[in-house]
Parts: sequence; C-alpha cells; structure tokens
Amino acid sequence: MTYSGGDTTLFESISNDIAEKGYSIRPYALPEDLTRLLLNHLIELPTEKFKRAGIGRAKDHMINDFIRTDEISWIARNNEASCAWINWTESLQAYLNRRLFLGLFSFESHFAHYAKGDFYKKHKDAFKGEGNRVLSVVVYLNQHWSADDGGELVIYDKNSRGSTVIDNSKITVLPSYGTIVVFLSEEFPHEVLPAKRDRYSIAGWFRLNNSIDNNIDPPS
Ligand SMILES: O=C(O)CCC(=O)C(=O)O
Ligand SMILES: [Fe+2]
Repeated sequence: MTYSGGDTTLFESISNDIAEKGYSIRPYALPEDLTRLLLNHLIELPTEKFKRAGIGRAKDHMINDFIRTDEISWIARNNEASCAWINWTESLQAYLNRRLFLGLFSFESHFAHYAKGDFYKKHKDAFKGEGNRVLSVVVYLNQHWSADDGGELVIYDKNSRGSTVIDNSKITVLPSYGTIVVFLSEEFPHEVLPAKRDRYSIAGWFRLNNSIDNNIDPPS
C-alpha cells in the first residue's frame, strides 16, 4: 500500500494546524484501508506480544502503576499492516519536513491496549533541551466509541485563552476509529482518562537526528 498522492490534502491540513497552534486533531482521517488493516492486525496479535508499558528510557525504565497501566507492542516492519503504517508515517514526515522544516529524522511507534480501567496520567512525551521526541502522533482503532466509554485523550493547551473558564485550556478527544492526533511533544502535557472498555491505539514519535551530539553519522 502506498500513499503517494491521496493524502496530500490531509497532510496539508495537519501541517497547517501544527503551524497555527502546535497540534492537529483530525477525526476519522486515517485512510480507511490502512485503519482496517491495522485493526485486523492488532486483533490477531497474540497477547504475549503486549508488555506492560514503562516510563523513562533505558536504565531509568520502570513500571509505575500510578502513572500508566496500558500494555504496548513496538511496531517493526515485519508484517503488511506495520509496513503500511510506517510507509504512511514516512509520507507524513516527508511532507512536514518540506512544509515546516521540522527536520524530522526518525520514527518509532507502538500499539497500545488500554483494558477496562487503564489510564495514563498527565505527562509530556519529551522535555525541552533533550532534543529527542519532537512530534507525537496518535491514531485510534476503536469502532463505535461513545462518550460513555471514557478513555478520552485530554490535551492541555496553555496558550488557549480568551475566557476565565479553566476548562477552556483542555481539549478532549474521543479515541474513535481513524482519528489522528499530532502535537509538538515538548509543548503539550496530556493524559488518557480511564477507559471503560478495551481501547486500542498507536502512539508514535518523530525524532530529530541528534548524531551531532554523539558524533555518529546518520545511517545511510
Ligand atoms: O493514547 C493516547 O491517547 C495517548 C497515549 C500517550 O500519551 C502516550 O503513549 O504517550
Ligand atoms: Fe503521551
């Protein structure tokens, strides 16, 4: 599956949103064939492929039941659905680099499963100055999600003002089938409210090439 031309309008909308406000929420926007392929793949994934998600990286990695309780499975190019997904993210990356000069260099992503009661408390995906994750992407694979099912993504936008109503700075997203959320990783704290039924998603991050710090040439 390739996405050479068909997604240009979508990529343009995402790009404009990012330039304007730093995030983009596009309900039901992931191409239907790709969404279905990913959901079918996810349903067939044996449960042992999913591991409790941790917080922090490498040696600081730990599991913390107070912060997040979901299970994840990292995505690699080893099946049709994952290849189609990575191809799509590569097209998005190329588009955003062309339009916004973001210098996105690499991408990593995982499937996530939040069982009933699972959550991910308020956090940021990256911290300023660490030069790691630049742009977060989340897509949802849940058919017929309703407001009663919980599991909303809440994004905190410190820049949204114009009212004294405190809730104005919160953006709530239902994890509905094919909905795409993209945001600048360092800018937006966010959380996943407890899901009341199984909730499936993909979360991914575009990174900069920080090989200058490490004195390593980028892989060719
Ligand atoms: O699933 C979501 O809505 C967001 C997940 C998330 O914030 C993360 O995995 O870092
Ligand atoms: Fe996150």
